[in-house]
Amino acid sequence: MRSSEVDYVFPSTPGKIKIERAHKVNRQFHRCLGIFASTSSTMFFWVLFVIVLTASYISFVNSGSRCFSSPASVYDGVEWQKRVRTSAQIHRSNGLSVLVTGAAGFVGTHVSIALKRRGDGVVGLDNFNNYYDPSLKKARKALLNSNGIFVVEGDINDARILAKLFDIVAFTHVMHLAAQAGVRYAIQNPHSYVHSNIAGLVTLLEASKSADPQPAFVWASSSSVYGLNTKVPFSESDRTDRPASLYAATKKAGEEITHTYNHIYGLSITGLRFFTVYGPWGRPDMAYFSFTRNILQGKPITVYRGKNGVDLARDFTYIDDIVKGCLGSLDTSGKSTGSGGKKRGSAPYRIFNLGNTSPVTVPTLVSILEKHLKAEAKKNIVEMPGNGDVPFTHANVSLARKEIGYKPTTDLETGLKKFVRWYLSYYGYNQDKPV
Ligand SMILES: O=C(O)[C@H]1O[C@H](OP(=O)(O)OP(=O)(O)OC[C@H]2O[C@@H](n3ccc(=O)[nH]c3=O)[C@H](O)[C@@H]2O)[C@H](O)[C@@H](O)[C@H]1O
Repeated sequence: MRSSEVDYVFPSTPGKIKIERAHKVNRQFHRCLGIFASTSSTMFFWVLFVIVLTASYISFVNSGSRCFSSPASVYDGVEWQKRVRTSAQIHRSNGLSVLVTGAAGFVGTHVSIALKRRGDGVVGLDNFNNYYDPSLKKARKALLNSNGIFVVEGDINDARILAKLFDIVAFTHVMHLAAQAGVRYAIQNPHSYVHSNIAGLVTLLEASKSADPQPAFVWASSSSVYGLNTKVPFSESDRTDRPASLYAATKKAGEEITHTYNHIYGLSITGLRFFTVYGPWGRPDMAYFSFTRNILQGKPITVYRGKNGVDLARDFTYIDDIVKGCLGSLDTSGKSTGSGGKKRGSAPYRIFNLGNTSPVTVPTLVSILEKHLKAEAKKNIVEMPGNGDVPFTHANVSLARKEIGYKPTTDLETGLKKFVRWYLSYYGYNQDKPV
């Protein structure tokens, strides 16, 4: 992989790659040193030595500062700390103070605003990577700012920024929504899943377990962990050891990793298995979003079909229902029991399905969109490629209903109508913004 490709793939990669590059510069320098030592005068050599050493140092320093999304000095500024503290302030009795990772993402934006509106303190963290159009993330950030939420631009792999945030604010909860999403993209860029969903998760758990007081930790797992499971509807106690994609495997790994932090350090953990979440301010890489764009532009859409001509189906879940599930989880999470890296007693470890409980086929999704958009789709129906997709999902949410009062209320028809209204108001009929 060329270094420019590395930069593209990992917008705020840990320093190893860049530091190696600096070492390479130093190695080349030493090679030159040998040649010059044998052929030049001592004076010329030392002048050259100082010039090259300075250049090498500047190159190293620059490469080091690019390792993180922002230089540390930004985080240390008095003004910056004030913004973090103000954003984290609680404005209701028994309110929460929540660090929301992936705050400029789809679910992160909605959850952050819902928390803020009921008087909780919220600080967002997002690396604004370019998996999909960053201008949509910037627009969400503007929306968050107008709701009094400060979003720190930083990566969950950056232990320094996490330590700084926990230093400034005694967060009661972490709502961890930052992730490399998308089931099929894992074929193209497998390492981005390991980077965000495993390495990033561990870095955030390390910061959380070291924080005093320890926050309760609620995070986004995925319906994809059910993989090749054929028993329906999917219940939390069903098999999850046959993932169909690397995305699913990293989410399943996350469930195991969080369990160890619960077991060793007493972190209160709640994992939420989201079922194909959709709605306003959604993700452009998802089918309902890209289908809308293509239908409006008169471009064809590809509709996958399962074996023997069976339609694929998803338990599409509207964002407002997911937000209620997230808030219900935060409110009932129970306390972490550790401090200073030591556990003082057992803490809750929970996993819940957050789905809609009524799967809809992909062709039905398309017809609902056609109706709301008043336009016909040019459908290109192809057999589902073997790229990590599963034929159907269907959630049993009895456990979430019992434990956190979760009760989905929005059907796909109603939810897509709201999505289309937002889409047209955001992009316009002429779609003059990038998607
Ligand atoms: O529940 C989850 O845990 C996941 O939900 C979502 O994954 P999926 O359920 O796969 O959603 P999405 O891509 O919208 O495809 C929907 C349907 O359209 C079909 N599909 C898709 C694209 C296409 O071009 N054609 C097509 O038929 C496709 O075959 C599928 O049947 C999130 O993206 C993921 O991040 C994760 O959160």
